[in-house]
Amino acid sequence: MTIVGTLSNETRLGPTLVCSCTAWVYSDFCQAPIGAFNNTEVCFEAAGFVFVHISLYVPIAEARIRHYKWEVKYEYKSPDCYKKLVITINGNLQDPQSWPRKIGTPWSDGTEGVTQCPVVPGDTFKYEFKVDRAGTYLYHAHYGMQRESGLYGSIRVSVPDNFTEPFAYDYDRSIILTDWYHKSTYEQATGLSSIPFVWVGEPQSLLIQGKGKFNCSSASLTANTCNTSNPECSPYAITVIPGKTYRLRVASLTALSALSFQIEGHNMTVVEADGHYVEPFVVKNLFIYSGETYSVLIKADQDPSRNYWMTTNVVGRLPNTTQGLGFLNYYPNHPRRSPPTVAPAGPIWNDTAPRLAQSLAIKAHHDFIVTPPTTSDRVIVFLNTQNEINGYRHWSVNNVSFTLPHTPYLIALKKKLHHQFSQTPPPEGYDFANYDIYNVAKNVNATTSNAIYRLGFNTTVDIILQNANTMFANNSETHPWHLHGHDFWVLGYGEGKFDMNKDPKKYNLVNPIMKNTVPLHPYGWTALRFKADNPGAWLFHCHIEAHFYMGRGVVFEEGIDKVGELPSSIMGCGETKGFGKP
Ligand SMILES: O=C1O[C@H]([C@@H](O)CO)C(O)=C1O
Repeated sequence: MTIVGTLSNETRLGPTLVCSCTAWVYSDFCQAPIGAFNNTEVCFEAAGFVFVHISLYVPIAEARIRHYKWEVKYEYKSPDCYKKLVITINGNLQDPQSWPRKIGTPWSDGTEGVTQCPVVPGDTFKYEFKVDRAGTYLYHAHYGMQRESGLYGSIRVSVPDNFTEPFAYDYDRSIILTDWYHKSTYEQATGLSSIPFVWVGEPQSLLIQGKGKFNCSSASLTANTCNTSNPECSPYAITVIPGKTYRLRVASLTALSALSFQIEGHNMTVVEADGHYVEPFVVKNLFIYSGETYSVLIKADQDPSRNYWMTTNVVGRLPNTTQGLGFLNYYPNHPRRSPPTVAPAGPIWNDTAPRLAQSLAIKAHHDFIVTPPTTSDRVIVFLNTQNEINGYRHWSVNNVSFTLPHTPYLIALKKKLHHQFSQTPPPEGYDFANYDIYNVAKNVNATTSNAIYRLGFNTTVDIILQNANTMFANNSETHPWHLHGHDFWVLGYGEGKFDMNKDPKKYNLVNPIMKNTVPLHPYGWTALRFKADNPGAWLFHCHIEAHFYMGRGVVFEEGIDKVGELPSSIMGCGETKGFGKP
């Protein structure tokens, strides 16, 4: 953890600790007086949040062990000016930091019901894992829909000291983009699992690095509940020095929304995606889906006498949320000074073409190509549909909606408690010949199952994600799919129904990017390949909180016999009650 130097000349103003200098340089979680900026970052309390800059280093010769102690609890916060209960880490909403691949420690993946029992109130739990690749990652709660209460952050893993990255920049900054709901996750979850079904709806706000602005006058709210002058919800500002180049690590942990992110007057060069170097390409709008991370380079080469808007917009769904706003603050302008312009509007929400184009543009950097195996051992097709089961709304793959067992898979598999989940193998595909992906299914019924896909260890597996119409005419939604425990090669995207004979011939086997989260575009398909080389049980799911909650996910098992002794700390629920107790 790098907390270097101390604050000088500080004064405490309400919840905000500021230095009594006139000039400021803000880094991602920190602000520092300009004089101290070179090589000295000072972390301090900003608008009630203490953001600690966490840097992890890929170990070279010497193993470096970092310990982080987190106290996780509910607290009232007003990230978009509206006061609600959020989950904090050490008092902070949205701490900085995914666990990079948990090779050898699959029990540290944190997926409740898959790799461990839930961490119950009052309990402590220790996650231990080796950090094995540099890059930008995410971590978040994985129980029910708790993530969207604010329990998330990003991890920046630094490159080893002797390593040169394939691009240059002067400063490194990180932001997390989210959407924000005022209802509690429990109320939302209850609605989703009720008859009649109550949809969560569009978010109330979009947050940039934990800050947004809800229009408090839009509802009959008291100043105690919603107060736009609360410093907690003042726009997030990234301060830049004119002429310098910034690496901005942008991550999305939205509950629902696909986003477009833009910085007024500035192009962005995409150089990293989910921890892998990208063959650089330039965008005006960065489309980003929940669970993804990107690094973009920005040059502070515009008129330095003013600040510029940073904006986020909902795409892929009819927006009903005002855009998220932040500032690109050119030093020495004041970081709270509004840009003189009207914040630029985002792209048209229902134009899928530029989003598909961005997906197709992301290729591995030419010096960092990891060539995929040219063939695979198994192809699994996942038809993504919205369904009804006994009157309840669900999301399914191949008409099976996923449910979690009471005994986490990792423990049930390792201890051969096979009666704990269905042993009927789940379907490997759907009725390709007869299913019409463009219309509401003739039969919207599905079944639930907790069966899993068992993969041969070290085999190569292809996954074809196939999108379809929802239960409503002329509607197909965007789904970000996230795989735990692996990076996959993204072999291709396409429109319409995947053709098993023709489409594999178009796969990119030359320079495909490796990722861990990938969008499935409306009425389209996405093809992935991965090596089942990480012993354990791994979730693969839609990263939309409500959709995974409603059954949009699967579990893969591979090499369970190679998993080491399970720590007793992951046990205590289902049939593991009493396991591990002395
Ligand atoms: O799960 C969902 O339900 C709604 C809609 O289909 C029904 O209200 C929606 O947009 C989802 O993503």
